[in-house]
Amino acid sequence: MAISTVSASLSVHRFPVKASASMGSFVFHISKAKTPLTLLKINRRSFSFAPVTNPTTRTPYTTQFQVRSVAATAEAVAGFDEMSVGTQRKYYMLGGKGGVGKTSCAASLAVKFANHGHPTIVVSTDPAHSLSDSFAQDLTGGMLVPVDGLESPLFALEINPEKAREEFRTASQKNGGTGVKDFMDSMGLGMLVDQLGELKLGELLDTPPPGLDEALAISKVMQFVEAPEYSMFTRIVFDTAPTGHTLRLLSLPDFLDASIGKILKLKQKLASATSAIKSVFGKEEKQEDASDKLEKLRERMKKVRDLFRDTDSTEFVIVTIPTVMAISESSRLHSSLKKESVPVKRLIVNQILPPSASDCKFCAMKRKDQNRAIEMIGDDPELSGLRLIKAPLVDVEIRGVPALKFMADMVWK
Ligand SMILES: Nc1ncnc2c1ncn2[C@@H]1O[C@H](COP(=O)(O)OP(=O)(O)OP(=O)(O)O)[C@@H](O)[C@H]1O
Repeated sequence: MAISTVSASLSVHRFPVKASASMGSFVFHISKAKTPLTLLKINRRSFSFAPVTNPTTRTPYTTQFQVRSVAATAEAVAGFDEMSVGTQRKYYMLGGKGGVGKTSCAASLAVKFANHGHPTIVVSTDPAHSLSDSFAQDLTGGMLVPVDGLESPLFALEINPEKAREEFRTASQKNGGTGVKDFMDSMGLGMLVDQLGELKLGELLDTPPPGLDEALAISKVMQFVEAPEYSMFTRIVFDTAPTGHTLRLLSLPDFLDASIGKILKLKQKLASATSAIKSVFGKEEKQEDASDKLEKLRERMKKVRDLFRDTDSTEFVIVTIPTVMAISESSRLHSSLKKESVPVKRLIVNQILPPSASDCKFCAMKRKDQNRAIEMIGDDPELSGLRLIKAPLVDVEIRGVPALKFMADMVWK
């Protein structure tokens, strides 16, 4: 797909400068040329520029220039058509190491889906939200907010995982949690209290395990989008929290299963003890049992994990950058996702330095370093089978809908 190095001449005079021009998927770096050059037309085999006229003499500049290719800014391998086909609802989760560009990739994918006629929701469950920054619009508040600047419907939602956890904690305390311990304690059932203590039931409800925040946030989104009034949305894009959270989130149902298994065994003992006490003191105890609360929680977590595993409707896209550390982490992430049966097909390598005709020493070193990291992907058994999407480092901040559209056209082809 990449055009190899080509040369051409054009009427230009004096002032050798460096310039670059872009159109479609290609960025051309022009050396020994005048600027500005207007790129008129380009396809795989040909290109043309409008010569720039000398403003004083009104004659075209003349000189030779060279157009060096540039490998497509992103090779046309993302398979966006496949991602976009059909009106059955699909979920895309974008995840990876912190700071690699998950939000920018998620936001640009959502923009592209919307522009291709899919009513879309883009959701952030990362506690350090950056969707608002990415769209340059206030999207906070935990509600669906329409994104300005698009013709088709695109809504954004920033869920605050800490708030979700707080809601859960309050509910669990009301409905049992440490309340169960207090209740049993007050009834003099020390033995059972000790057993409960050993199970760390109270702690589990008071200090939820890592990953729970995000899982609760995703579960909240699922409840949201399953409501009939949101059935029109055919694409849901998640900007997820960095790797560690995602992995812990996926292991939560097993963790809860283990806790709940033990707790259920105690539940019967608790129930008979409670009814014995009720019959003595005539006291009504209508509190929802903590184990019921945990059961419900486990159900919700299971639903989230099932969604992650559903090959028909879900895909997890790994985002990385061309550094050995980031690629190694992506490899481990893919390995863990595979173990959890999460479907992964695509790997985005973001922030690749675009080729340049005249590298400074720093850029040349950096490019060499990046190439070494990119080569690792081909040799990595976890990553080599994925569709590789290369996205260039651009020289402006990707912020606002026009910039996201630009990024979408480079990445999602
Ligand atoms: N291809 C790119 N070219 C230039 N800048 C980029 C590119 N991709 C991302 N950025 C910039 O890098 C910064 C981090 O990007 P982004 O917020 O998308 O990463 P993230 O992985 O979501 O971060 P976090 O883990 O902190 O949520 C932003 O300032 C963004 O504009």
